[in-house]
Amino acid sequence: MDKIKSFPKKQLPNKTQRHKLFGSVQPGPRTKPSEKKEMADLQNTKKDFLFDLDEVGIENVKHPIAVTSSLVPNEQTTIGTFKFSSSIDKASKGTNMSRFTEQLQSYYQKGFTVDLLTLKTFTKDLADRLKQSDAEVEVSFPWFYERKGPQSNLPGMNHADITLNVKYDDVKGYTIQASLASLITTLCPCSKEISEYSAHNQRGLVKMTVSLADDFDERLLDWKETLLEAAESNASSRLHPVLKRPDEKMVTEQAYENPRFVEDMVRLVAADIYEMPFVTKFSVKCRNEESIHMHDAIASVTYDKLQNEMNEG
Ligand SMILES: Nc1nc2c(ncn2[C@@H]2O[C@H](COP(=O)(O)OP(=O)(O)OP(=O)(O)O)[C@@H](O)[C@H]2O)c(=O)[nH]1
Repeated sequence: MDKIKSFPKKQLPNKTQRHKLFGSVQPGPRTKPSEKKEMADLQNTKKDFLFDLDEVGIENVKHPIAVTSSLVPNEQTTIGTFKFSSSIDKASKGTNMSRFTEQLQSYYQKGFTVDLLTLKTFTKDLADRLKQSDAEVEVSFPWFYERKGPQSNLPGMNHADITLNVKYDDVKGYTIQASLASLITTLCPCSKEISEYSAHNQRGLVKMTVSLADDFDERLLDWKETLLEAAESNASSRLHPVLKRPDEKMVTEQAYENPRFVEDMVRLVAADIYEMPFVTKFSVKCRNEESIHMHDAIASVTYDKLQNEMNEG
């Protein structure tokens, strides 16, 4: 403590002098207006700018968000990474980018809970604010849920990665896509079959992306818990933050009793999602971080229920 008190020992130039030393200069003459109403508004120039743009906006916007959940904790604050955009036609030079974050701040001040209904309102409001006929909002965040050891019942926190994508269009209405990526254990069926004892296993990442039906109401069913269950209940075993020895024995034996190839994983999860009435289209991907290779094993499936029914019927 005394040593710290004896600092600083060197007499440094003051901060203004230091900035000058490192190249800061006095402001030059100011010739352009500083009042907003007198400033040039290049973004709003109207001319033929050759091409309509599919999307223009901002991405990688980090912001605190509130999320509700059917699993404990039922309410949480997490960090959302947003992308906001809209299309613009060739008659407009640019969009008004400040309006994206302006709207985010105004929702935040009113208590922004990231659920599907609020995101739908947000996206339509954004289109109106931008004076465009469409808008798109995408937000990704880690969603936390409590998980207990299967035998000890000791709790801890797991998480899955979520992405929600909402598109609004004056003519087409809303399109909503939800993704959940979760880690699971898979034990190799081939290894189990051919070996005298043991079987190699791996940590797999299952990513499910679903298009939600127009009338889906997440107040009646938490899609996050439902998709998480689709991934975990079809895996060799689940991941847990706290495992005592009796828990470890259980998950080890459970994995041995439920061997899965990467192909098995995506097909079994696809079957569960196929049976979810609120999903119209989906994709399932699985990537297994192999423990006997330096590379990963992958598989994926995409399915459009309406399209397939039309082709089959
Ligand atoms: N359109 C466009 N804007 C950019 C680009 N790069 C930066 N900007 C942003 O333009 C912002 C100005 O935002 P605007 O929303 O057009 O500002 P404004 O016209 O004063 O806002 P309004 O009063 O809502 O019309 C700056 O803060 C920059 O972030 C770009 O490549 N294209």
